Amino acid sequence: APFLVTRAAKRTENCNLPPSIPGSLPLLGNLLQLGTSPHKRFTEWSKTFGPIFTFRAGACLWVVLNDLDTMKDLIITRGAKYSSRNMNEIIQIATGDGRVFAAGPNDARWKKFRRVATLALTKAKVNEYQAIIDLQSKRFLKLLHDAHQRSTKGIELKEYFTFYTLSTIVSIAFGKQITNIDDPELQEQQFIMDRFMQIAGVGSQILEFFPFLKYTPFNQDIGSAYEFRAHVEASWCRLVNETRLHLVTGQWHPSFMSNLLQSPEAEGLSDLDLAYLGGLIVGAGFESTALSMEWLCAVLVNYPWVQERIFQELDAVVGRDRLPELADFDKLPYLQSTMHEIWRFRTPGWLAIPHCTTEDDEYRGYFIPKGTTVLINLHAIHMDPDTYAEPEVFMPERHLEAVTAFLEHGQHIAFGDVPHWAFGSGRRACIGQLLAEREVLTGISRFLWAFRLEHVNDANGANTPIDIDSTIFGLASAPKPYRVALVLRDPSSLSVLEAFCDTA
Ligand code: HEM
Repeated sequence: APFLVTRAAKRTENCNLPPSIPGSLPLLGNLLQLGTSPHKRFTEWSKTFGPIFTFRAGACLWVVLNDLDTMKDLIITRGAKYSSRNMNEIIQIATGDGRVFAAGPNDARWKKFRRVATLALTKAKVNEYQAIIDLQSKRFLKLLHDAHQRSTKGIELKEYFTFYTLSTIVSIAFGKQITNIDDPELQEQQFIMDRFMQIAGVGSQILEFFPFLKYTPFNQDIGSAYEFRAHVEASWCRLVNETRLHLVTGQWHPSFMSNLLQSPEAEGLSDLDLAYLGGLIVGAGFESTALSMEWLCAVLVNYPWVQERIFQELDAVVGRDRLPELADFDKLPYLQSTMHEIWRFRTPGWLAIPHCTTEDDEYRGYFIPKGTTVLINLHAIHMDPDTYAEPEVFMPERHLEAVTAFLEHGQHIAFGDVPHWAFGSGRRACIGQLLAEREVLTGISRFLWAFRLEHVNDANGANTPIDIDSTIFGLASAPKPYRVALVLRDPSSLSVLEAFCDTA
């Protein structure tokens, strides 16, 4: 892949590419200009160079899309040319040469894997998995309730959200029961994700940008990538076998894997294929969902009036005698608007996953060669004042009308009604959106039924502000670690909460 990209960059020397970012250095290209928040830098550049521009990262040529029109034209309308991936060699090895299909080229295998996985994540299937989400959200709430009783200096919510989303997704992917925050399976799957980040992170990018380094000691990571792959395959194949065993013994509940093992669509897939499909669901499904809730709570502390409106809606629809459940969600348009607003306001993947072109193309008079990496800058799209008035303000109300119409009709009437693009668009759009929405709605509605989020007071009694402007980059973007005070909203409903948690 790096050579493909190099060739693409070379072939373009006399072509009319989209405007180039000036200041490109020999070998390095524009890399040093990226800074620590590339999405913000791209958005700034788009104000000068227009919604589509070219950026050079070492030997790689990137085209960056920065508004709704270019995204719609290229990623959706011309999706046939713009929907491949060109991952570097280390990522290719670590992801089983395309078996982790989110990282694979748009070949026959990607098509088949994506289709099979999508069929196991439809609304009807997510309804089957709701029992798992319900149970894990009770366990999550119980842990929070215990932490709330113990805490005097506020609580860091991160580990609770990680428990909730990771245990839910492992249970949904492979039907595995996880009752405890110290469960070794959680640690194992978390280890896999952390190790993947180390292997696929900056070091591997350097090799892509500077292919000549492949022939130097920089390339030692290839060995680690193979080691990682062997570990991952053993781990995920074990989970496939466990699901199969549960099916044989009759002790199973509906899961992504139990659906695949019984689906005629999945015929012809090997156990290794199935293992990678289940593993991808775990890997793609947990961190971004946990981060969405972490961001949401951080923001809600700073926006108490939004919390207040959510409380009013919850109390009117659900009351104080029971916790929210699936049948309530469609009657909670303000809570749903708040969820969509966090995905616009603090998008977990500001640059989505890079796409790659599979044919030469011409667009608005510009030449875009085959093999070009195309980045979709969701930051520029979500912070565009023409689409979102006062984009730097967190304002769930802005989605209320469209969300209410969606709840009525079951679909968005117009393209412009889609509240945000955090799940991407076109042929590579996220296949887990329905599941992620369900997990967030279940977790957050129950959390906010029980607790109010407040600032932690410091020794002098002053509020400790929460920084919602800084981002920590990983595979997805995270808020800086923060603590919040949890206050029981209504002590007289404590018995309802405790009875609910006791059934976990
Ligand atoms: C808040 C949670 C989530 C967010 C923000 C998110 C976002 C995204 C984005 C931006 C993409 C790339 C789109 C593109 O290439 O243009 C993607 C791809 C993908 N997501 Fe998600 N996702 C989330 C949760 C999930 C969950 C829960 C699952 C699985 C159950 C999942 C499975 C996938 C897969 C398999 C792909 C690759 C699709 C492909 O390459 O064909 N995601 N997601």
